Amino acid sequence: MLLHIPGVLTREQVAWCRQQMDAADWVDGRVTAGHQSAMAKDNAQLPADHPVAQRLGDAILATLEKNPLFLSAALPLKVFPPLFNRYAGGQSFGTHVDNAIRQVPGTPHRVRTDLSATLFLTEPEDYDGGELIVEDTYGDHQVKLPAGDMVLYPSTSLHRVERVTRGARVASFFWIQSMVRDDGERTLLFDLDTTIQDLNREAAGGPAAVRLTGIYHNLLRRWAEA
Ligand SMILES: O=C(O)CCC(=O)C(=O)O
Ligand SMILES: [Fe+2]
Repeated sequence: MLLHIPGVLTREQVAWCRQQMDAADWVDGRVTAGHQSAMAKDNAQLPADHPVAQRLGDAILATLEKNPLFLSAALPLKVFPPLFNRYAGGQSFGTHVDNAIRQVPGTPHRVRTDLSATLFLTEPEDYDGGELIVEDTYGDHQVKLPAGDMVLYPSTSLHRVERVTRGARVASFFWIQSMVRDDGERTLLFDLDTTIQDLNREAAGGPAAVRLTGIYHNLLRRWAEA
């Protein structure tokens, strides 16, 4: 499932992030790329241990912990500390698939990448190109969102970022290990949760909503690792 999560950060939070990022020193993005993706990748990144990356990453994780749409769709078990990238002057990231396992720098912890996320930090009118293209069995999906909005997509997908031909595209990107590894099972749970919420709006606490909530939890119990 490819999902648009609006308003992860407010305008003020985006401005706060951009102020600090724009003043920081950036490095070649190939530092965190795997063997294949290093050949396709041409962008800049904040070093993972840069104080700005750590401060902003913590702020993003703190808002995501309270975002009901993210929690329902991702069912997160672990979130990789957010990284930050920038594409300008014709830079792009060719078609690749993200590494399946990522070690959190400076720790023994590993994250299995079930879901990939891009949180946009530049308004779309401020740059040309830079669309994130995610391929799935239905074709190519083109994603270019307002600053503060995020897209979540299965890490199994081939994806790329188109050349940025005007301005600069700044974003945060990271990965999630979900309690439910399988995208099909996770999507069913998300659809069921959304339907139960709709039902609760129409007939709160009715017996059918209670039974469906029971089914949701029994499926989660069957499929989740915690
Ligand atoms: O910049 C993006 O939206 C995606 C970056 C990406 O695909 C990656 O770093 O693996
Ligand atoms: Fe990627």
